[in-house]
Amino acid sequence: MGKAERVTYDAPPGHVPPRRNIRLGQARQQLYCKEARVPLLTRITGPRDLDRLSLEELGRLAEEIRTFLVDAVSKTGGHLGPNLGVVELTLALHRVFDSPKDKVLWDTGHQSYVHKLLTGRQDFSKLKMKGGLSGYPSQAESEHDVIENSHASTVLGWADGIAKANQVLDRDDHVVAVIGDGALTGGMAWEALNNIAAAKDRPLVIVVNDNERSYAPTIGGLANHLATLRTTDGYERFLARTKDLLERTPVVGRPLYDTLHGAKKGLKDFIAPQGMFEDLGLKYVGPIDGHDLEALESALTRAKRFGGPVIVHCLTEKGRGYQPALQDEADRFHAVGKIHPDTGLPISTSGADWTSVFGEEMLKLGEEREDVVAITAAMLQPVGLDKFAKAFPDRVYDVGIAEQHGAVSAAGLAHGGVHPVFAVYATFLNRAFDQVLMDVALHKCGVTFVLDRAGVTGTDGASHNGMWDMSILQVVPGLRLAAPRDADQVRAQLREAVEVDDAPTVVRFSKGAVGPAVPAVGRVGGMDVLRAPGTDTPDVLLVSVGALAPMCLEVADLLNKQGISTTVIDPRWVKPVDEAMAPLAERHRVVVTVEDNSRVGGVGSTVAQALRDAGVDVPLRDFGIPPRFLDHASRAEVMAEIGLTAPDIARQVTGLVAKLDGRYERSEVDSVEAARD
Ligand SMILES: Cc1ncc(C[n+]2csc(CCOP(=O)(O)OP(=O)(O)O)c2C)c(N)n1
Ligand SMILES: CC(=O)[C@@H](O)[C@H](O)COP(=O)(O)O
Ligand SMILES: [Mg+2]
Repeated sequence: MGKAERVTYDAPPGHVPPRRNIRLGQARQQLYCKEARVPLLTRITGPRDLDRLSLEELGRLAEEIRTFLVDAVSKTGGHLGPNLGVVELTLALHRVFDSPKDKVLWDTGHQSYVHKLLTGRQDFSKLKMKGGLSGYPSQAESEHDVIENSHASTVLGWADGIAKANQVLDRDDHVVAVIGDGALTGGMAWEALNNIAAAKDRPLVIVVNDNERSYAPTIGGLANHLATLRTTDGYERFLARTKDLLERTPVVGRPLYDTLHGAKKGLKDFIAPQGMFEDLGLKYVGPIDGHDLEALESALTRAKRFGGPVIVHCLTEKGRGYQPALQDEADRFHAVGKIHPDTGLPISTSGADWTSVFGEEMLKLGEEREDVVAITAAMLQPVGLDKFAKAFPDRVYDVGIAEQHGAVSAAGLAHGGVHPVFAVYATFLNRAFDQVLMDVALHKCGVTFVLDRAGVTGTDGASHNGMWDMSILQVVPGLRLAAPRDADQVRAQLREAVEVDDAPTVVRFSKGAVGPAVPAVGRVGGMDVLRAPGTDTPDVLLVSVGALAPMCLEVADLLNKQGISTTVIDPRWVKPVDEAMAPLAERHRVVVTVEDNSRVGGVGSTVAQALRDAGVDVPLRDFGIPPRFLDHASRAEVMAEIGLTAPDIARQVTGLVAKLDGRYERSEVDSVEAARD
């Protein structure tokens, strides 16, 4: 985007540009612009630039933004559908509220591209790429951004906390939290609502961005309630029509309108049952057409003035304005790769990916075993359960964005005599740790968790890397954890997992294309030998975890060239540590573990503990993800950044072996050691 042209106005004499054109419905004072006609969007360098736009210009700007989104995101990939659905909503929010003084908060944050465009960030050429814009809000990018975590259902908690801080510090700043209908199915949202509703005098605006979808149509009782609100002839529309009529009625009109406007809950319930929200003690405004700027600004302005917690229920359309998205029944282009902007068709199709290997094997399992059922947390297709769901619609449960409930419900299902397979992204299982520990494991329930997107995912930023599961799950008594190295092992280990009916089992694999088959050349205990050392006195035992097997074989080749003999094994089940590990380690001079998980508490430290417990004091070096949040970049760029590449590991192991031989330069080994944390 070119630099915004300086805009000059010859306004009518005495005209004062409004702080904010609150009532778009009023006759607007048309400003006279003399600048060359440049795209409106390039003239927006911050939210306050919106105040000077007429309703007609705002409409044009909305169109420009949609064109920009399709053009930019089709080149980079990203969350196209969600952002097309919040164009007018974001414009209205930034015209009514004064960010960054007022906090505009986004749940999950995948729908914040328009917010970024309006807050000085219009270079989307490197969206979600190293050095480019994050796909979510980022405090490092802008003072207008707050929540970065991209994990759903947390915005109301944040808003509750910030509103409390405003009250304690006597600030008159506003807090407005945007939460999707999907995110509203998360338990944390209701924990927050319970607290928010209790403070009648604490201003807080909640905008429900209701597009009736997570990826797929949103499920559950809440979705049904929102549908009731959507379909009832809105109280607001009733009042607007009545006001219009009564204002034209002489004498009694106005007083009657005022009575109606102050009508108690009874009238509202009669016209548009508010139910749940009002029963919670929350003022409810809506439903509002989320693409009608005037209606939005009117409702948001009233909500802003309310002086207590208020919900503005906005009806929006995911993928609005872009036919290919609107026609996408699966998820309205929730998250797309690179696509042809005209057709929406993918530019590149990847080969078989881990997810589809799991999905196909799950379908076969479903055919063979009637007791196998599936659970998803609002991500049926992304986790590969769509085929299973099509074949066995009564044996798949979409619990909404409710991973904790998913895990507890799985315990109940197992207790009830079936074997649930809960497929979920690794990072999203974090929030269900206690349920895995205290509901599934404590009660020895046979539940299988399939963790997709395990390890470094990269482009979705710090919170989406599946880098903690093999650490946090190590402490769960009885839990068995598998990290398949290729497609054959996904199939085999999934089958082994569902055979366990008295403990939780976990099968975790990476994002994207599945690597080449890595055959075993031998077996030690329950572990596969991937590379024999070629000598009886090998130097290095390299423990390769999961999808990193091809890279570990490359490390062995590089070490071999240094005259360092290496045994490469794949433990397959990394928890519990195989009993054959200690005796095998004892036959080597150094043990090296390599995992796509945090180094802290990961497989490496667990193997080290097993060796200590067995009295085997062979030195061990563990390679994994350092305990820090990783900025967004491609998986390969992140892996290189953290030294999880074959050359990096081989160089460090060579240094370690040289140290063992007493043939080392202190500086070289120190630099090696320092580089690891
Ligand atoms: C805890 C958690 N689980 C799952 C996801 C994956 N996810 C990202 S967006 C999304 C759907 C959100 O739906 P909604 O809140 O309605 O927002 P919309 O995309 O419709 O605007 C899901 C399930 C997530 N980000 N966080
Ligand atoms: C925002 C969110 O959590 C998901 O939409 C996520 O971005 C999808 O990730 P994948 O692209 O790996 O399916
Ligand atoms: Mg939604």
